[in-house]
Amino acid sequence: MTRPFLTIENLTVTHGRHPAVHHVSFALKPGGLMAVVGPNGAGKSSLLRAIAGLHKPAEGRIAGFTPGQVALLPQQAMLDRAFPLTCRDAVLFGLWGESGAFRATPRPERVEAALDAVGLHGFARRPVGSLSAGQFQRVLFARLLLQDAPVILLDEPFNALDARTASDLLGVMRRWHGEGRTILAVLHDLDLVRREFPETLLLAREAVAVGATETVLSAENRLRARMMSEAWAEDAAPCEREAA
Ligand SMILES: Nc1ncnc2c1ncn2[C@@H]1O[C@H](COP(=O)(O)OP(=O)(O)OP(=O)(O)O)[C@@H](O)[C@H]1O
Repeated sequence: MTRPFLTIENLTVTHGRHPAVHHVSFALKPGGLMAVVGPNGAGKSSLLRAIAGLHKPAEGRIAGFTPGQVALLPQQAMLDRAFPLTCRDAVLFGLWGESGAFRATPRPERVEAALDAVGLHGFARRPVGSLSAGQFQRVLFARLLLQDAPVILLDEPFNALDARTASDLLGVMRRWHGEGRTILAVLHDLDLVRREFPETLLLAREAVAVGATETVLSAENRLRARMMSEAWAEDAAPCEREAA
């Protein structure tokens, strides 16, 4: 039997006292391609940030890779583009976590090659603040290319993009999958999920269902996810299962 690369066991992630992700378990085999779907506020970004090591879980276990083997594409809405960075700096920033300020800077050709690969030839010196949302998303994909991680986490990678940009970046994701990387991506477009993702996790703080996409996205499961999300009260006890 293949050992799962990414293993999430009984994971609970909290913000203050509120569990955003509640006792979630699933595994994704090496080279797996899984979508994470669910209503707004279902805990999808919190899950990805915990797997990326940016948010310490309150409970549970995340295993199967070392911190340097995971790369995260954050939601654009969470990023401050007013910061005075060139595209080159923004791409290089992806390597910061590996060894901080004193790591050897990769040769400029590597950064330019990553920008070329996402259709941004000649953009290295452009300030990120001058880019359109679609161009900035391409920069974030170039950053992931440079990180070259075996586990890739994508938070709404194709949101608010025109058809051409979405299709180009989907092509990049397919290449990563073809190279055997393990990919976990948060998405709202269920047609895209059905077309591109063999496996899906349906999240509503708890895992409503996980497994083969067609089964997970049944009308019954989607209704359960909506009801769980609507039933959530901000003043609920920190852990419903333990309180029960
Ligand atoms: N930094 C934070 N501080 C306090 N609460 C937070 C924080 N980030 C998220 N939350 C709360 O945690 C819950 C899950 O948020 P999260 O962003 O993970 O959901 P999501 O499924 O990614 O939502 P969306 O689809 O809207 O992006 C929400 O109730 C949200 O208000």
